[in-house]
Amino acid sequence: MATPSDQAYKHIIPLDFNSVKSVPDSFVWLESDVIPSSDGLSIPVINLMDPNAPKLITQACETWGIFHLKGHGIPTELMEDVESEARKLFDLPIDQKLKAIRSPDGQSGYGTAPIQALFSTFMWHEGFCILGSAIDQAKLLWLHDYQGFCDIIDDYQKQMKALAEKLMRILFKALNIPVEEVNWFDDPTNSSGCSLALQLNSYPPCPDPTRALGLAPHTDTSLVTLLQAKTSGLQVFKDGVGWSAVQPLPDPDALTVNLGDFTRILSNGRFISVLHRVVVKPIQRYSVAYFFRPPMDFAVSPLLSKNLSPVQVPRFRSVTVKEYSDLKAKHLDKAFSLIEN
Ligand SMILES: O=C(O)CCC(=O)C(=O)O
Ligand SMILES: [Fe+2]
Repeated sequence: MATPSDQAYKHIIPLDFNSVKSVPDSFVWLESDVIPSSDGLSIPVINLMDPNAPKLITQACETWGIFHLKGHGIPTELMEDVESEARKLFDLPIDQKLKAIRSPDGQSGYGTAPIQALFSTFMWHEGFCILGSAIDQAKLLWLHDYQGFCDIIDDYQKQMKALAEKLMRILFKALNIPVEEVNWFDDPTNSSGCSLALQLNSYPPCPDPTRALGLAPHTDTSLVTLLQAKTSGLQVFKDGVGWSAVQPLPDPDALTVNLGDFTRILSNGRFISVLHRVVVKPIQRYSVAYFFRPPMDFAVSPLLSKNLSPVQVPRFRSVTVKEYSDLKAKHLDKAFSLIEN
């Protein structure tokens, strides 16, 4: 078994950001990797209580692949609690965080971003990934005092799952896919095995933000990602515009919703899986990303194949969630070209 001193952990153990006064060479990116090409874009702001929300969400998914969401019913207090738990976790001394380091072949625990393995330059980021229950990892971090963390994470995951299903129902309807073909919806115990993940992200204060990058460009390996972040840093790429900053809304309950690759495949390319990256600041930034994905053995294909009309040509071949996730872990943005017809 690998131990944290092995070479295998080189891309997994984050820097002890408290210990550096300047950006180390191995963390230096090009200015074009960081600076946006245009001023902040105004992505759509949608209130889920609005009777027009389904139409607005469908349009936003066709033109942007990302939008701000209000009126979703997740209690503001729960959102604040999750952020404060994230802060508590990342504030721990590095030696304590390393007790829950994720293993080179695993996903859950403390470490660099999963996409770090595909880049030789390091990102100014530390993360903590939770798959299902947080208890095993939390016990490693806080020997006794872990229950509060786990309860908040559990509650948040449950509410995020229900919200993600609500949004996906709207998109399935827009695509004319009968929801009965999606038998892993409405399963409170998740016995059908949706591969859900909660990723806590920390971008420590950076002494030279124009040379460092928080998260390299990527699309999410999800159907939909629900993101909460109070401060700016997220940038999205839009054809014809380039990279633009997404400004968070001032509302304490606002979430940012972005579509992932599985929705692009399902919609036969009609909905956008938005390319995004994160830049850093002289101040600390946190974000919490909830990734909603089908079960690993679920076959994703354009309109689940049987709903394609005779004139519709499938742009992608059918792939299981597991097969696509493996392709993505190896090839990142080139994964699409490997499943394109
Ligand atoms: O921190 C953010 O704003 C985005 C995080 C993100 O893209 C991710 O976790 O996949
Ligand atoms: Fe992302």
